[in-house]
Amino acid sequence: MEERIISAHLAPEDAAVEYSLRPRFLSEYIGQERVKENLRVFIEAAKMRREALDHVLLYGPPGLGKTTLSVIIANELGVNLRATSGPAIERPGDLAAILTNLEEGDVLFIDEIHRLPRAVEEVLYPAMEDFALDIIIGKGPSARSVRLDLPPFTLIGATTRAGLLSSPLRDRFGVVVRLEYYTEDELVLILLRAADILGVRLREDGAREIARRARGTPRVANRLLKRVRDFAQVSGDGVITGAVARDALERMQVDPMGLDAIDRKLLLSIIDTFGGGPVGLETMAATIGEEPHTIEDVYEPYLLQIGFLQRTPRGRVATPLAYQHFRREVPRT
Ligand SMILES: Nc1ncnc2c1ncn2[C@@H]1O[C@H](COP(=O)(O)OP(=O)(O)OP(=O)(O)O)[C@@H](O)[C@H]1O
Ligand SMILES: [Mg+2]
Repeated sequence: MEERIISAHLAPEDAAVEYSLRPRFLSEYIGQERVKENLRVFIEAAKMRREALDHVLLYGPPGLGKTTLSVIIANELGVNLRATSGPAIERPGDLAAILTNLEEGDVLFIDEIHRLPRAVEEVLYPAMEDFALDIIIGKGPSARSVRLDLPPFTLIGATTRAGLLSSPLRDRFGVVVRLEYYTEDELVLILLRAADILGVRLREDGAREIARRARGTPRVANRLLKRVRDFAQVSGDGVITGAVARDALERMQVDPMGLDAIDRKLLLSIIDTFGGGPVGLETMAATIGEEPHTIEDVYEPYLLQIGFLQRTPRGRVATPLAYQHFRREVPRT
């Protein structure tokens, strides 16, 4: 997959900066107001009862703040956070080792929880439900199962693909949180905060220009900010105004809706080559030289969200909004 400036996926070189920009407490976490309000109540109640918080499932597109929120929950609870991921836990024994090392009330964060192997998932069920671990001792007819008590803990699972979660697993989460794309105003606040931390001189109109093209995603906003800062430093006095931001974003070929060259190619091929669709996923993938699942996971969600693309049973369709964006005449039928 080509590296995209507007990609919502985390690039390795951005990891350190992302860490420094990550809000630590709910009060620093911008947007997602309903989510925050609910979590505040649940956290407060768990602390009052001196119990572990119910298990929490966080889902939503990449870069919206799932990992950030898990760190915040642990901080607000005042407990340790142990972080791992679905693909990293290969065998049931790996999970057992992690679980038996938890302290009472701790948060266990499992990223990409939809990628847990099935055998591991089955160990997780009694652990989540009864705080117990069932271990098989011995082999054959003399084998017996021994139940080991675990300290009460909170599992936080994160996934971009809630649909891929098995229902027994999903049902064991007491709190299910869906993160939404951020509004332009929220992204402006996120950018101004990031600029403050990074020591970037960002004016409000500059922030708005970047926010508009950040695809509703804080990770994209922060990445654009860093690139725009480079332009501002090299060809200006380092201050990011609206004009500076607009110029830099145009040079990076990020258009006013946050679409990049690949988005444009994808939409324009539907419009110009396939008469607006419907086009099958496979055909679309072949046309722009990408894997079908990459289109589904990476390119489509935002185009669906802004209403430029529609999924129909017969394939993908470009909407009138997309036609207008590219100044093409909308077909009559
Ligand atoms: N509500 C927010 N307020 C301020 N900054 C935020 C917020 N949400 C996310 N960010 C910023 O965006 C970055 C990406 O967020 P995070 O890593 O939590 O996303 P994610 O949903 O876990 O993504 P992925 O699905 O790729 O794991 C964070 O480092 C942080 O700087
Ligand atoms: Mg994450």
